[in-house]
Amino acid sequence: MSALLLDGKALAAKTEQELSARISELKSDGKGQTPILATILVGDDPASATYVRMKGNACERIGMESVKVEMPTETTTEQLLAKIDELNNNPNVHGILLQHPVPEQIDERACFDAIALQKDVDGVTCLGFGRMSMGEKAYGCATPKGIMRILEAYDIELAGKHAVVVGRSPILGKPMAMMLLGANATVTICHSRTKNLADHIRQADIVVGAVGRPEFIKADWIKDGAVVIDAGYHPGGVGDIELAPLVERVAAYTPVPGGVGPMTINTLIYQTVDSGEKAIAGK
Ligand SMILES: Nc1nc(=O)c2c([nH]1)NC[C@@H]1CN(c3ccc(C(=O)N[C@@H](CCC(=O)O)C(=O)O)cc3)C=[N+]21
Repeated sequence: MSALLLDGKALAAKTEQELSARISELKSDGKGQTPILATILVGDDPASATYVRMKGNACERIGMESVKVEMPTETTTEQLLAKIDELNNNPNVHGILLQHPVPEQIDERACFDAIALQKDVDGVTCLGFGRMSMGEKAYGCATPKGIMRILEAYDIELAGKHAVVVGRSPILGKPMAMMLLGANATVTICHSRTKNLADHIRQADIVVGAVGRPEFIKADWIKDGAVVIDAGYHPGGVGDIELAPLVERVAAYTPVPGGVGPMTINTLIYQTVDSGEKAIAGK
């Protein structure tokens, strides 16, 4: 039996139609005002520039405005904090995305945490993470929240299932683990210091690859019938998981590309529309 393909690209496209309609409605009864996403790109890493452009394009497709802030590689923490402060205080901006990674001299955590909670549509602040972990309202971190949305759309059962998250980064593995816990999964978090990684992964009903190394997780570590989520994105269209041998024997999987990536961007714009509706229409 062949596995269910968790089609993030199709789900994102379908959701964009709903978001377009919500934007039109806001435009008609919000005095023409539309939500605005501010994206901040520091430095000239070409891959980061591409991702930020894709985020701006997604805004455009749904009729939402975005403002692109570009800052030079030698930007200081103070300069970036001042820019974030300016965007926090701009009532026309409803969401702020600070593209990760920033150049090494910048205190990225301080800058993430400077983003106002109500504009943290990418879900990167400690406050947002803490609230989400405690089951309080907060925008979810875009990639793990995108994964939760795809699991939900395909009715993948999580309660009581053993989820193994491989990776513990601040904007992927760690919030992913808390979201799965919030959905009543039993969660194991593995990382670079984990011993017997393969043995942990063999226990998983749901595996999330979030290590950032191409095909690091081998197909034969994954049991038959598992749900496989690959949050990796590497040149050549490969993820963190060796997917090809799995498609015949797992229950479901996200393809690379076309799985988690499009849902990450979709979640960012979805949460920006939510934030815009709150600010403009008082919803
Ligand atoms: N503050 C912050 N938030 C992020 O969410 C964030 C970030 N920084 N830094 C970098 C990572 C990476 N990321 C991706 C988004 C979309 C695709 C995506 O749509 N990929 C396409 C393929 C794109 C291609 O063709 O290269 C796909 O998987 O189908 C990939 C990666 C967001 N990130």
